[in-house]
Amino acid sequence: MSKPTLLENIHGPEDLRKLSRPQLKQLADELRQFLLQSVSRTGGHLSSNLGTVELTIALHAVFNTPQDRLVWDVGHQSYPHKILTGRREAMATLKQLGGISGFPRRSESEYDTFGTGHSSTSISAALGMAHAARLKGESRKAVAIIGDGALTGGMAFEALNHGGFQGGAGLPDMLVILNDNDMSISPPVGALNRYLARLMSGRFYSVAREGAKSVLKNTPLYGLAKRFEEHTKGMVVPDATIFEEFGFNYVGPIDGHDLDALIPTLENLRQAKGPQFLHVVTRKGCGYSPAEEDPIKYHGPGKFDPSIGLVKSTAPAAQTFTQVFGQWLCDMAAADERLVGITPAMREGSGMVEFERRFPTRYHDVGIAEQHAVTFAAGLACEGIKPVVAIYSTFLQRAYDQLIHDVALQNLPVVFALDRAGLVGADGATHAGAYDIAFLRCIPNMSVLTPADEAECRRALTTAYRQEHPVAVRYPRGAGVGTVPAAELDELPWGKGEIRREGRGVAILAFGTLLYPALQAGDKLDATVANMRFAKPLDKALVLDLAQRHEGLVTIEEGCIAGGAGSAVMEALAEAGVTVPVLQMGLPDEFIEHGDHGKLLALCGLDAAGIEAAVRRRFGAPLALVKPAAA
Ligand SMILES: Cc1ncc(C[n+]2csc(CCOP(=O)(O)OP(=O)(O)O)c2C)c(N)n1
Ligand SMILES: CC(=O)[C@@H](O)[C@H](O)COP(=O)(O)O
Ligand SMILES: [Mg+2]
Repeated sequence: MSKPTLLENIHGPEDLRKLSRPQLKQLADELRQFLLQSVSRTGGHLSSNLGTVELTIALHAVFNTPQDRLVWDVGHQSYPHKILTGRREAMATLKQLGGISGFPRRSESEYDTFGTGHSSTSISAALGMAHAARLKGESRKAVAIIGDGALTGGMAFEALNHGGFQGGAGLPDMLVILNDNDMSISPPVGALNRYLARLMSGRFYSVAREGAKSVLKNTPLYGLAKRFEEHTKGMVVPDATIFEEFGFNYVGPIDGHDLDALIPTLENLRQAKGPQFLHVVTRKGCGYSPAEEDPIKYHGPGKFDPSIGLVKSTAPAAQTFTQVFGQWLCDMAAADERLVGITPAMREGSGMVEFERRFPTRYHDVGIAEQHAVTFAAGLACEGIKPVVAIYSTFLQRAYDQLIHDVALQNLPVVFALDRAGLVGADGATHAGAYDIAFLRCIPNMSVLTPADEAECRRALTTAYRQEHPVAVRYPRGAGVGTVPAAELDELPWGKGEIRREGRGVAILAFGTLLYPALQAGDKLDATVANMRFAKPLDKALVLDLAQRHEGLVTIEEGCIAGGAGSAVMEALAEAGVTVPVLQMGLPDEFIEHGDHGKLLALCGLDAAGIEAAVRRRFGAPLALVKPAAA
């Protein structure tokens, strides 16, 4: 029988606090192994979690969690925290339907003090908790753990600006931990990253050079620090760090894989009053060499065999919408030198690797800065440049005022390539692109295209690009039905939908990729099916024609029902004074959890069988005969 591991006996942080320092080190090894095996079986965020093993152990060893509050920024690195706080076995269900979330969730555990998923919120939330503790006379600490990528988000600096300032409320007892692994999903960009490297050279490198044991000797950051040491020779390095200028007591950088450094430092900081800032240096993918060598590939892998690592499948993979976009972007950039591509830190996810390689002078990764990305695009557009902002639907939520105030109000021709529109599967509610049709179509000057498949997506992007006003093209995660985009850069007729199936009784008006299950349902129901293509401008003539010729209409979209494309159809009918029964299908007024995308769609009744059943429920069967065509 194999010896029980230390990890098996950790049911909560109180068990961990009983362990000696050598045992904690053993626990770190076991935890890392468990993590690797577990994520390789479920898929999930791997490299970030391998990097936070020791930091998580040290935090739970020193702080009195859950009374002391830990807030994990983004939360994609919180798996060690989940494992140590009673969810070791539940890791087998990670990101699956009915299983635990890939992000901290208040409803999942009392140790998950704040729900995250979107970046750069942790300092604000921990600051709120720290001030609440003061107001309630409770003595506990609030700790924000934020990555170097997440720190590029403007919100993080808004919170630092507030946190270090002694207003009437006084200074908060809080700790910000910068988990600096010199990586975002892709290599980090910008002056902040350069500054952190300079901090390394000024404050850490000389120590690391002497302390030959440091794991940092093997990290890219060490190399960077060495380079910067040369650059900064003879320069005056300011005594105070930017974090001290913000009013925080800065400590570090320290080795985030060294429990002998982490634990005493955290113990000191736990006693300290006022805003504290600890700079910890870690290595993304630490302990699993394929992930250390290629942390991008292992940022969020699917299932794999850890003894082999991720291997390219030999089967031809279906082309994803993201790839269709990436190809289109390169083709359009080759055809029009005014095109500039912008990504807020999602180069790989948005399909822009090849574009950066081919058009480096027209490529901008602006960091995790969606608001800036949009206003930056507006500035470019003012000068006759043609910006294309590639952005996940869910992350565009961050930049709503920029969309309205900076782009739409000035009617600037910015193209929004909205990836991950609709449900995204394993990432769940935080990342679902559920609201974009509703929040975009109410903005004057803005148009919204909803291509049904890959070939149409390319044409929709070209159509959007050729307009003189802002246009969003929304498309989902992954592949569609497999239509092959043409090589040409041709357009769709502006504002026009098309009838894909003539039937009787009911007309289904599909917006986006749900056209295909709608067509299947249409066959069963002998219903008319239209591919609407545009949520705005809506093809009102088509809507009215279908309304006149059918007993009822069904609208369908992979987006929220409230305010979505179906609501646009209702508005058009009301405007024309046409009364016809309408069934609006889409995402219900609730947050849809993580799980397999197909299963989630079926649960929402948005697969072919669900559509057919809903139509029969609403309109009865057999359906009424078609009305005579309008004269
Ligand atoms: C608002 C927002 N934009 C983009 C993302 C996508 N995203 C998730 S993790 C990540 C990189 C974060 O880098 P860092 O904070 O350094 O953590 P690391 O992955 O290095 O552990 C990005 C861009 C997000 N979650 N939220
Ligand atoms: C944590 C985060 O926001 C990203 O890593 C996200 O999970 C990526 O999602 P995709 O896999 O859809 O690119
Ligand atoms: Mg990082």
